[in-house]
Amino acid sequence: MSNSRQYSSVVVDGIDRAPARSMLRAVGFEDEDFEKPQIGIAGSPSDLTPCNMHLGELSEHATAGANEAGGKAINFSTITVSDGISMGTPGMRYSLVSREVIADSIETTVAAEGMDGLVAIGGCDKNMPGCMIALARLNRPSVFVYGGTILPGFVSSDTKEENPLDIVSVFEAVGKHAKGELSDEGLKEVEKCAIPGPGSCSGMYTANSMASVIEAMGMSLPGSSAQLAVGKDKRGDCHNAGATVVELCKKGITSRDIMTRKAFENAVTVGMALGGSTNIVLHLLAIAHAAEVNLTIDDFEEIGNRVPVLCDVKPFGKYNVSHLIRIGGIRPLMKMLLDRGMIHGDCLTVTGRTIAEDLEGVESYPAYPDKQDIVRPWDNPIKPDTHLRILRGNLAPTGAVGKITGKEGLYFKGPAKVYENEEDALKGILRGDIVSGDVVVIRNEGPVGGPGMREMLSPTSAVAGRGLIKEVALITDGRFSGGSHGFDVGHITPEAACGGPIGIVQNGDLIEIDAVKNRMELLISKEDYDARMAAYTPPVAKEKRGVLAKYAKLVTSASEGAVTDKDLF
Ligand SMILES: CC(C)(O)[C@@H](O)C(=O)O
Ligand SMILES: [Mg+2]
Repeated sequence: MSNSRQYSSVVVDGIDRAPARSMLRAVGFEDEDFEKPQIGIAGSPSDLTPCNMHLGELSEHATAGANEAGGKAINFSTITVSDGISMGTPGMRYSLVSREVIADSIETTVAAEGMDGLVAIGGCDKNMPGCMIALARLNRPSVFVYGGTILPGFVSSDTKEENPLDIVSVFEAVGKHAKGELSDEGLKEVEKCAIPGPGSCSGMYTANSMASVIEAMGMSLPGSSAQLAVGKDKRGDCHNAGATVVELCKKGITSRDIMTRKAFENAVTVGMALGGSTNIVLHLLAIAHAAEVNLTIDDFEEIGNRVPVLCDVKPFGKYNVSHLIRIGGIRPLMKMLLDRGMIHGDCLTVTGRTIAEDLEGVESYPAYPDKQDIVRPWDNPIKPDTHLRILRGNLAPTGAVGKITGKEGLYFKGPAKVYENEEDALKGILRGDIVSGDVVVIRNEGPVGGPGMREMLSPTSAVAGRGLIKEVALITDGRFSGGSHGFDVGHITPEAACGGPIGIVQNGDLIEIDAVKNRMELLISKEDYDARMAAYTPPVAKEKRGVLAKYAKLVTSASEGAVTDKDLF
């Protein structure tokens, strides 16, 4: 019989713990509450972004669920920042840093106060991996809840439902405006209509991708990833999550019982089949590190060889996650993958059952409605193998991550146009400096160099908005938003700030990217390459104090998930 109060008993049991009980009585504990497992409800409610503006209410539902099931819920908050707002500014350097702050703050609160179990609720895209890193480190009974996806927006002059807007529409509208295809008024209308209310960005961008891989990993309740932010399904999900953690405490099932190597393989598989964000590579590596599971970029390559892209979702495809929800979410897709032997059915989930048991009763494809064309049948994929390419070569000796769906081809060769940072690149693209055939190189944007590995959504959207998406490649030691699409390669390692060869590229050098052979090469002679590498001095650290400096000092390579606690002692 497990001790459902393994941690809180140390804090509240016994004569000498009277001071702790006294403090807790002041926040609402009654006598009987000291006999119950304490369930932390980690939310990140915030007025600063639609992704998190409703999370306070969701915490209340999780609280009620935990209390009604016999636990004692304790609410607390962590932070969030918004990529959609910071994107393209110096503030975006804090985005990936916030993943660590969220993980550290949840770990700190739960461990300090001796909570027995945990519901973690996340909205904006770093919330998801931040929460999951904390759950993995803490290894206590826990459930993750996704805050849910936003509804699409529509401009008032366009009543056709096929043209739903979201944050990426606004980024791309900036590019169209620069090209002269959209007036000031047109841009303003898109700006005003794109984001209609609460919820995370609506395409298969990073938030929805991460929510899906977490469900596939078994760490959220079935269906949690494909729900709208508003409505009874999400409220029910929160309530059930609270109750589920109490059950997990009673059963003694902890996060690492669920977050096994096989569970990570399931997560990678589902993320790829959905056409998910490049950030799933970075975040899953980091979560696996926290769970002490051995997962490397080579695993992504190996799994990706057999996993097709099956979902026609934004940014590269037609549909939003709100459309996917209408046809049943990701569960029929998971059932199809299970029936094909692509995911492990014997992995435990937070329900206390296996994935296969959780999917019982879900019909495999074509369980989705007949007329839908969001999820493709197995034998008619969008791409027969993954769009998340792990590339290596003399430009990325320790790996890079490409997002190459095939829509813009699988091979690119062209002259480099080099920019020392994102702002310069954006200005160059908007000015019209980039022409068909160019490889845009944006460097000094890695985890150490940025610091913070910004997402290049403004440059990739400017390329798209200028109509160059099929004609230009963009490579960087930074990363991409889930909203980026095109012939894009990020996470180039080693990064320029750590002496990586992206630092020696010069304007006009020919670059070759082969997304079939998974190679990326700087086509200069071996002598030139060696001489330039010998002469290359990485730029000095930009930050000397504060969180960015601490981050730059500790962070590992993107190929290792950009974690801050590897091999410290
Ligand atoms: C702003 C976005 C689209 O949410 C982006 O940050 C992402 O990574 O998906
Ligand atoms: Mg993002």
